[in-house]
Amino acid sequence: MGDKLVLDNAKKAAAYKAVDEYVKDGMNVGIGSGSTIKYAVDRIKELGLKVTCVPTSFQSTQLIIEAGLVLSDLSRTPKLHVTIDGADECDKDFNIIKGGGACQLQEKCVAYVSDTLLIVADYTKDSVQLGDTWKKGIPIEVIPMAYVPVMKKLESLSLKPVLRMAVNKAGPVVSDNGNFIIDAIFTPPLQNIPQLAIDIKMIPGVVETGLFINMAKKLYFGQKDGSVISKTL
Ligand SMILES: O=C[C@H](O)[C@H](O)[C@H](O)COP(=O)(O)O
Repeated sequence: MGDKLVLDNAKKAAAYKAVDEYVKDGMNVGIGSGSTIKYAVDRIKELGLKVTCVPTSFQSTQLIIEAGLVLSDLSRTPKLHVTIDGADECDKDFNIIKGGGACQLQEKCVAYVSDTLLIVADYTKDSVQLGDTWKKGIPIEVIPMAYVPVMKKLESLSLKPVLRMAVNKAGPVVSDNGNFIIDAIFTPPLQNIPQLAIDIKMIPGVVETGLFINMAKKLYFGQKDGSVISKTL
């Protein structure tokens, strides 16, 4: 089997298991973003679960619509039973980096109002410390007018900020919210991650960081052989 197929099978296994364990008829469900969450939506559809879905991006809105599931939003459905979402990297203490697809702002808003946040990912996202496998840094959403001072401030926090550039479009990536994304590259280990998350968030112009601390209840990592290792703290 090719590497991509092995990874896709691992993602699918993780997503299916999370849905099977947690999602029940009548629930309000947050739908994360990325390549893994697609399988969670597939499973919800396959099981015919009667749930109300709140998306976390344009992409996840499309997934919900294409699957024929009930689409809502945080204005109409401000309290969720469970959110299922992907991750770029998770450490042994459940510190998580998200935002590889620039969706971390809406993802965090949706996760924050959920009773339970479940992370579904393939085995490459399961790390001892952040930065072991994810080399693209911490995604940080910033308002466009402030990106230069934010980058300078990030440098003073020993991070190496890079403005994320678009592919097939001249200029920077523009998020679903009209903002820029700075990827703050770091050399592991990161010191005091909860404090770092606060320090970054406090910089004027920063809208949200891709550091998800103390948020996930359970992590599901699909393995090469199609099994799933799940972790709770
Ligand atoms: O911005 C994107 C999200 O945080 C994704 O959930 C994250 O990048 C993981 O995506 P994938 O499931 O494609 O690895």
